[in-house]
Amino acid sequence: MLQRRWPDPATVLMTALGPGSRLWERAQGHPDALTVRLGSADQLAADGGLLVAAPVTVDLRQCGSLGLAGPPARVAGLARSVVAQLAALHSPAALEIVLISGEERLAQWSWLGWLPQLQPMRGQDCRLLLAYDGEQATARTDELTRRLEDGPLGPGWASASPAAAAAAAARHVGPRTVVVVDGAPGPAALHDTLARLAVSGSAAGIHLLCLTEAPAASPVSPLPMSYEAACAASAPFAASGVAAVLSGDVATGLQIVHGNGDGATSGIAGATGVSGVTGVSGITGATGATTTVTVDAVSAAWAERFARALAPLRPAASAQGGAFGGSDGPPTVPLPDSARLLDELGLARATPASLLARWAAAADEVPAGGRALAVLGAGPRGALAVDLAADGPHALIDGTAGTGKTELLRSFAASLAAAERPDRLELILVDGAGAGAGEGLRVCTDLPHVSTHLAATDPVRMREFAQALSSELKRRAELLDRLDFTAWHARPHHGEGGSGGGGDAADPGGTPGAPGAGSARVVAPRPPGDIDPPPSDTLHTLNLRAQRTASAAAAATRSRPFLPRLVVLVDDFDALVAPALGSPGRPAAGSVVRALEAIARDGARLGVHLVVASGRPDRTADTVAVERAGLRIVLDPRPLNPAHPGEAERPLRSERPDTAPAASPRSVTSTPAAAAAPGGDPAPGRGRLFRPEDAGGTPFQAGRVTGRIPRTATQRPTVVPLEWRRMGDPPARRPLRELGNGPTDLALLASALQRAAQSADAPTAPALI
Ligand SMILES: Nc1ncnc2c1ncn2[C@@H]1O[C@H](COP(=O)(O)OP(=O)(O)OP(=O)(O)O)[C@@H](O)[C@H]1O
Repeated sequence: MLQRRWPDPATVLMTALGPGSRLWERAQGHPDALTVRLGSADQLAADGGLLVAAPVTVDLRQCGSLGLAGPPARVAGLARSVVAQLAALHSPAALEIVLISGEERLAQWSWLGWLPQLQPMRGQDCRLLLAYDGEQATARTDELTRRLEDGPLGPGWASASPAAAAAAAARHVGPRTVVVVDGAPGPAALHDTLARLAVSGSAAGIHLLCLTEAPAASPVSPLPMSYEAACAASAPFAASGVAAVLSGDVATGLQIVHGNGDGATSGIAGATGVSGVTGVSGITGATGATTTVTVDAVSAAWAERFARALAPLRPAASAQGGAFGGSDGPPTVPLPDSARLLDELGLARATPASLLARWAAAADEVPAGGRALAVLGAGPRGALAVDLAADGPHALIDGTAGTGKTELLRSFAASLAAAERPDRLELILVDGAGAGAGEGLRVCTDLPHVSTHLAATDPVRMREFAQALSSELKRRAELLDRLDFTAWHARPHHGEGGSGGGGDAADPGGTPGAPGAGSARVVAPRPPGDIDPPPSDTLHTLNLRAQRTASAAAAATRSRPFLPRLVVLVDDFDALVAPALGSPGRPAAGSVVRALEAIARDGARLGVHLVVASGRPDRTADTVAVERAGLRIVLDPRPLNPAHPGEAERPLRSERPDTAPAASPRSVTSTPAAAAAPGGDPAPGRGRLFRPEDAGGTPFQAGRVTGRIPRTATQRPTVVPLEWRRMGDPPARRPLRELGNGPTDLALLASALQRAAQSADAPTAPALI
């Protein structure tokens, strides 16, 4: 019975080779999860009888971390047996295994690389969870400590008492991590961190298996002496909750010691046997001080055979539910240093046909009133998208100078446009600080969804804009009456004109779904644009207006088939809230802010959404726009994937490396390390998305849309030799080189969108002013 519950090495191997029915039997919450068999000993049963060679086990959940000490070759045999049990009985969805060792032990641990539990499932930046040098060891420990910082003990986890750690560990739910530490390379500070992990790691489901060299306990070197020698050799071993010291002339016995988590040998006096040791289970009766456990050990060849048998196996998708990050779907992958929006949108070749197909599919599946779906960029599980209609209604982008706010707003606008027809979704763009040094949001005005662009430099125009925006809200409120936007669109007999839009026969004055003749903004189809650089500010604004007025007469004969959702995207919102002295738009900034705040207050019901970017969160924190933002994005230049050696060139390097970003006062992710950017240049566009019930946020790399089409040469496959010792490095990434003189992705997309809009007869809403 006990043999079956805690299988011996032969059964473990058969389970892997089969694969047998016991494979990965211990799911999260299994009573024997993380309980490992170290060997066997004769024991007294509860009824007083003798159990011959019954398993001796240790529950890692109780003891936190386990130390193994003895002559290296013997410890290796025991460690192989322990790790193999864990890998055979726990699926990769329930357990990940990490190795931190040194290059001299490469051959000894090479079998481990075959185990599926070594695959990075939480977005770690490596091919396998291995560390054979100082840099890899630092990367692995950083990944683990970050998890503790985000865990129940918070950033002060390292100084938490063992009792606090144990209490937090008892409450831990979710997958676990076992870190094998065997002669870790690197500086003393790393060993210190590992020792702290040995004490407190279990609070975040992290358990260490610390191996170290020591003389086998024997009359020549009594147990206390061997244990002291092991503690002196390894700080993580000394900090382990339970230690097993090999004993006997040929080190085939085992004695178990209860450490107290700080290196002291509290349990040593009574530890010549195994009885009464906290965290050690499977011993049902006192076995006396002289009992010796016969150790389980397997050879390197055994381990290689075992691991290769498991190598091709993966947990079924259904078994992964809830593991590693809480939701179903593909496992997490490391974030790239840069992302191309068109790739994330699945529109690498943005053609009118692909956009028409997308719009048609959206019309079939979306709820009444449509969506406002925007892909932000690359997330840990593929493209990261938000729906303002479902998740918003409004969004806020915080980030210091140069973190990529303007680019993210452009990508937001472009991906909103790719998801819906221009007659179902209208975009209004506001550059709160004028166009500034760059082009600001003006580069997006070729998207057929954009009805109006305001650069906040001309007070007269700004006031007109504020007034027109307020009138638009009023018009919508009157039109919808007491219904909200979705309910209004869902009404029966609503003259929406079907999913195809266009040609609706609703009477503009009489049908409830259509705007009253007096209040209707006319709809003007836009001619397709070209992909040349946009003309100068004034000229372009005039063009936009001319296009719309010229066709207004023709459009006036047509009723408005569909009240579109309206998204107002505002860059440099802080410059509107607190305009600089002497800035030309200063006299009218207040009126624009008030109009935007009205959207923040009432927009949700009217199908109007606000997306604001603020470079000075301290200035905008008290605004209604910020208070009502359900979606918050914090752009933070901290490189989550530090540059790795040999990386010749980082793609899409910031054009302004000298604008050293200061930690944002509201930045949720800002840490002392945030501004320092150790290990590489800050990566613009790196950020976190916070949804209302998501305190931790989802990291992402914003998709760039004003880059140019990549050279085909950079998209060819890269072939690199793989060696075990380099598997812990970040995967080699080929720097993306763009075609120097081609059109930008935004221009390509805008041109395709214009052609798609024309063939779908999906007119743009008329300009506000
Ligand atoms: N997702 C991205 N990928 C690659 N490069 C980016 C990305 N986003 C921005 N950049 C680059 O970083 C630089 C700064 O971007 P951007 O102007 O959008 O930042 P910002 O936060 O709006 O700055 P500011 O507040 O000074 O206007 C630009 O050179 C831009 O090309």
